[in-house]
Amino acid sequence: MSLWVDKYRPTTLEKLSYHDDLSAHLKQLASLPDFPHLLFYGPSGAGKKTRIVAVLRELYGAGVEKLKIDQRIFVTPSNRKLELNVVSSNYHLELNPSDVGMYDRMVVQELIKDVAQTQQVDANAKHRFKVIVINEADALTRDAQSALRRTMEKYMSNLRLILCCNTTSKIIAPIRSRCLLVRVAAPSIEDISAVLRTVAKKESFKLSTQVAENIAEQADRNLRKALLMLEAAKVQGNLNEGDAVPGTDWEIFISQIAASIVEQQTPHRLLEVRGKVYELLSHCIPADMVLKTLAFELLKLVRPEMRPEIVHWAAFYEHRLKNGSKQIFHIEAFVAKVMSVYKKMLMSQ
Ligand SMILES: Nc1ncnc2c1ncn2[C@@H]1O[C@H](COP(=O)(O)OP(=O)(O)OP(=O)(O)O)[C@@H](O)[C@H]1O
Repeated sequence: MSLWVDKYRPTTLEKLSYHDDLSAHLKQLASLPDFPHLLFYGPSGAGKKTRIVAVLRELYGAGVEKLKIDQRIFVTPSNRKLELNVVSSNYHLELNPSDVGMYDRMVVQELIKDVAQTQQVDANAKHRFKVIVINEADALTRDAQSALRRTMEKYMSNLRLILCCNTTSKIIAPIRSRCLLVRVAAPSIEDISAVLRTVAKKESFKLSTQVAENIAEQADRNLRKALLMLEAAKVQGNLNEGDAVPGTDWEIFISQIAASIVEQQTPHRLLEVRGKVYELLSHCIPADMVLKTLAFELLKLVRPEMRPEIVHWAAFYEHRLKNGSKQIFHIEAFVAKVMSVYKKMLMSQ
């Protein structure tokens, strides 16, 4: 089961709703032989990532959707080993600088050099160049940005960059001036309402314009948030006219997770919970927020005598979370702990 934000994410430029002029412009760009470097910017949930994927699809066809994840190892000058998961297709590669932190310059340089020096594997590829997508480009250090800038010229014949960020203010001027800037503004209330109503139709339930617009407003014109809110509200069964739309999206998901933990403590349920937590994390809800909210939601459900223990374990795993790399493990460990504590309490009654 995937969340609606994934299930209904448009994959081609034609299928994108709203900002039609921009979609047409991108389509035209993709057909040019001299496709430029692009810098996408705009607020969270405006649909930047979705548009970038649609552009890749326009450039190379459905093959870009065949993703693989490789583990790459980099050795820092101080001999520290860095492990990094790199998502790529035959045609492009994706990079999240936040995965590598202070070593971003080295990683950026090595990855780009690698990509630039390998030939396109697919001899029938529509373009000779490969694309490197850099998410959260504004999180790159200036050092990494300078390295990036140098490669932009050096490898232009077989490499294009697509950068994605919220604002361009943290991107150094020489990069900005070498990219075509693509602004993806937040969709309007009407745009979001239309997307929500289309999703409702596909899921075969009625959604009035009024309720759809309410959700769009409460989501601050963030489409991801709006879709998550819609799905949560649907699960809770309160999408009727006049119902107050629940305040937040993921908080409701987490309260459902908490309820399912208290309902059943089995390995199977743990696996289900893990899947849900993973989905939250992959939608950029910070792990510590997930853990904290989950702990609060659990506190509401359990008996008073169990509360101190939950707080203790939440703090324990929050600490682990800060020091560890695989966030999901620590949240899962917390859930497993709560399940065992809960079960023990039930049995001792
Ligand atoms: N043009 C569109 N038409 C319909 N749905 C869309 C469109 N663009 C985005 N969406 C939906 O909105 C969700 C959020 O979009 P996306 O992840 O592209 O936003 P973003 O701007 O990259 O956000 P962030 O900066 O927070 O990563 C997607 O999962 C998708 O379901």
